[in-house]
Amino acid sequence: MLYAADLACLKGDRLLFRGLSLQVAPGAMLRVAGPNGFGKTSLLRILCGLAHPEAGEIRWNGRPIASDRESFHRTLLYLGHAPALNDLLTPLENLRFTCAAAGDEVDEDACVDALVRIGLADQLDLPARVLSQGQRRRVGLARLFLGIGRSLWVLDEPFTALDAAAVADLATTLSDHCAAGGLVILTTHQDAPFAAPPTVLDLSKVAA
Ligand SMILES: Nc1ncnc2c1ncn2[C@@H]1O[C@H](COP(=O)(O)OP(=O)(O)OP(=O)(O)O)[C@@H](O)[C@H]1O
Repeated sequence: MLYAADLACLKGDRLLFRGLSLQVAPGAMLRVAGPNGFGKTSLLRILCGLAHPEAGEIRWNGRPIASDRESFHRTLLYLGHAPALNDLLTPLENLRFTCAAAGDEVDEDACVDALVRIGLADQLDLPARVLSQGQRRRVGLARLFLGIGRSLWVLDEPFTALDAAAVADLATTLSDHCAAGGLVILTTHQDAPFAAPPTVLDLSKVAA
C-alpha cells in the first residue's frame, strides 16, 4: 500500500499543489491527470522519493519511505518521461545495463525476449542513437516484461510515441500487473484499453 498525506509541492515561487492525499492499494491503478505543467511529473517523483515535497509524508506499507529508502526502491520500478539510453549502446546492452544498475539479475535471453515482445526484434543490434522516438521508449518499457518482481510501477507518460498495437499490449501488461496484486501509478494524456478503468487524480482540481 502506498499512502501519501497532505503533500505540497513548490517550484520556484509557484505552489503546484497542496493538501494532496492519496492511497494506492495492491491491485489498484492510479492515473494522475491534468494539463501540461500542473505537476504530474513532480508528483510522481515525490511519490518515488526522488524529490522532496514541501510538506507531507509518504508511507509504503505503513512505513515512511525516508526511513528505509533502499528497501522501498527495491520494490519500485520508475520510468521517467524521457528514456534514459546510452546512444552508443544497443537496446539489448541498454536494457542489461539498466537492470544491472538497478540490481536486477536478468539473463540475456530474458532481455532478448522482452525486447522482441515490445517490438524491437529488428533493432536488437543497432545503436540506440538511430532508433525512432517510439523505439527508444520501447527499450525502457521492455523492463516491464522482465518479471523482475517489483510491485510498484510508477510510469510517466508510458504510452507516448507508441503505436496502437503497442498501446494495447502495454495496457494489457499494466492491467495484468494489477490483477496479480501489483500497483501502477501513471500519467498519460491518452486513453488506453485497460481491463478496468483506473482511479483518476486530476491535479487541475487539487488546491494550489
Ligand atoms: N524553478 C522553477 N521555478 C518556477 N517554476 C518551475 C520551476 N521548476 C519547474 N517549474 C514549473 O513547475 C511545473 C512542473 O511541471 P511538471 O513537469 O511536474 O508538470 P506536468 O504536469 O508533468 O507537465 P507535462 O504534462 O507537460 O509533462 C511546470 O509548470 C514548470 O514550469
